[in-house]
Amino acid sequence: MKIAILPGDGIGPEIMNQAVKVMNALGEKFETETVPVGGAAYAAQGHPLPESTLKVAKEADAILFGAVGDFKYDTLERSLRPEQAILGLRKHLGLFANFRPAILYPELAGASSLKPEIVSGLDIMIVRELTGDIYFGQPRGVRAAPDGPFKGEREGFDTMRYTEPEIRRIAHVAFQAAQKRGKRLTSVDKANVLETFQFWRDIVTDVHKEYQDVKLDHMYVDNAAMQLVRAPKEFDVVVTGNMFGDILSDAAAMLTGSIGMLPSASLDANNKGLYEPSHGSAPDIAGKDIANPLAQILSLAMMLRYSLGKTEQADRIETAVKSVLKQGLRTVDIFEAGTTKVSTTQMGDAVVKALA
Ligand SMILES: NC(=O)c1ccc[n+]([C@@H]2O[C@H](COP(=O)([O-])OP(=O)(O)OC[C@H]3O[C@@H](n4cnc5c(N)ncnc54)[C@H](O)[C@@H]3O)[C@@H](O)[C@H]2O)c1
Ligand SMILES: CC(C)[C@H](C(=O)O)[C@@H](O)C(=O)O
Ligand SMILES: [Mg+2]
Repeated sequence: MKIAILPGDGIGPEIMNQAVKVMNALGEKFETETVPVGGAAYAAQGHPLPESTLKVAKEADAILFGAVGDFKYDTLERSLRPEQAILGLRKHLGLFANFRPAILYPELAGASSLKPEIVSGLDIMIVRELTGDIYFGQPRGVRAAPDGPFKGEREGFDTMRYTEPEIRRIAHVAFQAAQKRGKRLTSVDKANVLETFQFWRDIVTDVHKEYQDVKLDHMYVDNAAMQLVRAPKEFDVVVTGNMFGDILSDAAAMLTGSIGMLPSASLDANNKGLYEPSHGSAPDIAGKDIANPLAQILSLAMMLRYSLGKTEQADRIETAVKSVLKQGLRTVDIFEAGTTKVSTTQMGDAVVKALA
């Protein structure tokens, strides 16, 4: 079994070091290959997703990804920007189903920006479609406006689109996830305004016929954003498109205390996957050894569970994470009075020590 390790930029390498340390402490030999991606790959090889990196990712059984991006690359032409690496990997590998679980560990109730009674016991799963939508729709670009009151002026444009098979397959994934959990699925769309998302709603409703044991409801994305902070525990599984899922999962992350707590799994049709924290490269705190490595470490656990079938090892890691939180160890993003502030490295070491 081979694991591709892609640390990336910013805090990526710092948090990846902690996850690799945890993996090496499991007492099992994993074959790994570490390759550059994002800004680091652009700096070294002139492209954010070099052919050699893509090849290693394609040939691996699973990919552990850190984060990409740095504001210093924001002026590069789009195809060379670090973010194209993660978008390219998702597209090239067909990783259409993105699972972002937002779980509040009881010890972190006070770190959430919401009142403890609103978030305690929170356990929701956001299923985000990852290879379609306005992220990938063509045409896109900047041109002279072809019509309207500003005809001839420069305009930027993108295309939102979803084909029926794309909606069907993510709906199946989401219904099946709901069947394994609380049997409730909320499909989030903007059917009141957008054709793409009326179509989305119609297809999800049709797929529901095959999952009558799951209670389906539909919610507009603006209301969903509000409900997520009003009464997040009302949700069980949420399924939505690429862009809405991007935004809602960052909001859900904060309910758990910090975006540094939110792992993710991006799977293809055969459960081959890429595992990464839901957050970015956090250039504002990079190089300081203060980033929270738990989302990366929990992404490793998801990889062992979903792609490598190593449930027991995944359990060991998740239990160790709970244990360090119980011990009161906190990186700065989840720190509160009465707990012990630790660095990225110290948090990684503590998880290793807590492995049973
Ligand atoms: N999948 C990815 O690789 C990915 C995801 C999101 C953003 N990005 C990129 O990352 C760069 C920075 O973007 P951004 O600032 O909007 O989002 P970000 O997620 O990197 O950071 C947002 C805020 O959260 C904090 N934060 C993030 N992860 C943290 C952690 N593990 N521990 C403690 N604090 C943490 C950051 O310090 C920052 O204040 C951009 O180039 C963006 O495109 C990459
Ligand atoms: C970096 C960016 C392309 C990415 C996205 O928008 O999907 C990120 O925000 C994420 O959530 O993984
Ligand atoms: Mg995002």
